[in-house]
Amino acid sequence: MSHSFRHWFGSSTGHRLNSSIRAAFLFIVGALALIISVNCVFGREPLVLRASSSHVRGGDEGGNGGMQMLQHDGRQVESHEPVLVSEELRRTIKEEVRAEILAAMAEEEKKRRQEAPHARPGTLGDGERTVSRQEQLGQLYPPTATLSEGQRRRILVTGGAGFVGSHLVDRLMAEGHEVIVVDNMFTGRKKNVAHWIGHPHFMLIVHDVVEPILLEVDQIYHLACPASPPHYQYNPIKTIKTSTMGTLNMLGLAKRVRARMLLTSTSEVYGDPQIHPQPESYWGNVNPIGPRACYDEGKRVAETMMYAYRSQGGEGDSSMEVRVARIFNTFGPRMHPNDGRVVSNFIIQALQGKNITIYGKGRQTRSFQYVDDLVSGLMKLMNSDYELPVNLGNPDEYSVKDFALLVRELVRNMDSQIVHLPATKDDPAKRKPDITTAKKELGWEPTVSVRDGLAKTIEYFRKELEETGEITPTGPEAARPQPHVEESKRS
Ligand SMILES: O=C(O)[C@H]1O[C@H](OP(=O)(O)OP(=O)(O)OC[C@H]2O[C@@H](n3ccc(=O)[nH]c3=O)[C@H](O)[C@@H]2O)[C@H](O)[C@@H](O)[C@@H]1O
Repeated sequence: MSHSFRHWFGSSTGHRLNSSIRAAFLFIVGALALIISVNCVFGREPLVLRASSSHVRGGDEGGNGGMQMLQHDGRQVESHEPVLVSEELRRTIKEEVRAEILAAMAEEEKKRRQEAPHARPGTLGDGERTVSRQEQLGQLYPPTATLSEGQRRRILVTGGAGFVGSHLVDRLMAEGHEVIVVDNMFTGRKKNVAHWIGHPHFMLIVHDVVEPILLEVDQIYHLACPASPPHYQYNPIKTIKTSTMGTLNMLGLAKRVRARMLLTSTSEVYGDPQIHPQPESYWGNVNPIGPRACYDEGKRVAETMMYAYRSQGGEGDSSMEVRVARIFNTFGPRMHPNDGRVVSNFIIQALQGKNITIYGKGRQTRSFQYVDDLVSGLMKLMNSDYELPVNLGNPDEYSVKDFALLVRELVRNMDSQIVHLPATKDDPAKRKPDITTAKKELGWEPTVSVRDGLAKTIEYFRKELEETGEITPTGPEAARPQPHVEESKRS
C-alpha cells in the first residue's frame, strides 16, 4: 500500500472521520464503475449487418417475414429481429479473415524459402525479383478495379456463361465486383468465361435455375433462358419451366437475401406488334398457343411474377427491388456458332460463301443493337431507381433482305447467293424499340453503329471458323445447339 493510500485509509488518527470518507469514496468508485460498464455494453452505436454484408441476410423463401442469418461460426440461425453485431465481433471477424490471409502468405513464403533458402524476401535465390499476388493476378487475368469493401458487391449472373451474360460478367469483374455465374451450359459455353476461372472474385456454378439454389448475394441479373428461336423451341416445356420456375427460384432467393433483381425480358412480349415502334406501354399481340409462346408467354409471366413479388413480397422498406429490361435483337462476339439467329447465320453463311437463307420474303424488319450497348443499359437500369420495364435496343431498323445485303457487303464475299426459304410461323412482321424511357430515366442510348458492331462480330466469326473449320448454321427447325467441333474433339 502506498504512503498516501495508507494516509487516507490506513492511519489510526481520526478513525471515525476516515471511515466515513472511505465509505463515501467506495460508493463513488462503485457508481462510476457501474456507469462505465453499462455504457460499454449498451451505450455504443450498435452495428446492424444488412443485406449488403455477406454475413447476415434477411427475409426467407417462403415469405414468413423471418430472417435467416449466418452466424460467425457459419451456423444458420432464425430470428425475427435484425441482428445487432457488436464492434468487438466485427473486429474479430475481420481479424480472423486477416489472419487467414497472413497465414496463406506465410505458407507461400515458406515454400519459396525452401526452394531458395538464401533468397531475401520478395526475391528468388538468384536475386531475381518475385512477383506479388496482385502482380500475378494482373498477368493472369484481365485488369480489374479495386473497390473498397463498402463499394464492392457480390453479384449473381444467371446465364453468365452465355453470349450476353459473359459480356456482362466481364464488365462487372472489370469494375471490381465479385461475380457468381450460375449456368446449366445448355447454350452457355465455358470458354466465354474461361479467362476468369481461378480469379478470387469469380465463381462458376454449373446449375439449372429450374432447381432452387441458396447463395448470399447483393444483386441478381437473371438472364438464364435459351433466347434463339430454334433453341427455345427445341424443348418448349423446358423453356416454360426456365422462365417460370427459374424466375420464381431467383425471386425467392432475392427475397431471402434482400437482393435487387433484374430480369432480362424481351421485345417478344410485344409479339407481332400492331404499334410501331413499340413503347413499354404497349401490351402486345402474342399467340398464346403458337410455337413462340413458350418463350413469349414465359417471359410475360416472368414479368408478372417480378411485379407480384414487388407489391406482395414485403412490407414497408423491406419490399422487393425489381428491374425489368425488354431486350431487342442483340448481336456481337461470343454468339453461339449454332445460335440460329439472323445475325450469326448470315455472317457464317457469307464467310463461307454459302447461300444466305432468308425466311419468307425478307420484308420483315428488325432493329439490331451491339452487345456492349446492351450491357451498359443493363447495368444502368440495375443501378437506377426506375422500377418499371425499360426497352433496351437500337432503333436502327432494317428489313431482313437489306440486312442480308449489308452483311454480304461487309464480309466482301459475293459468292454467297441470297435464297428464300418458307417463312416461319408467327414471325413478327416488324420490330423497333421506342427508347424514350431509357433515354429519360437512365440517360442511356446506343453508341455503337450496326456497321461497326457487325465488323467486330464478323472478325469473331472469322476466328471461330479458323479454329473449327466448317460451321453449318442452325436452320429454322428446332435443334439442340451442337458443341463446337474443337470442343467435341477435346472431350
Ligand atoms: O431480340 C429479340 O428481340 C428477340 O427476338 C429474337 O427473335 P427474332 O427476332 O425472330 O430473331 P432471329 O431468329 O434473329 O430472326 C430475325 C428475323 O430474321 C429471320 N431469319 C432468321 C434466321 C435466318 O437464317 N434467316 C432469316 O431470315 C427470321 O425469320 C426473323 O424474321 C429472339 O428470339 C430473342 O432472342 C429475342 O428476345
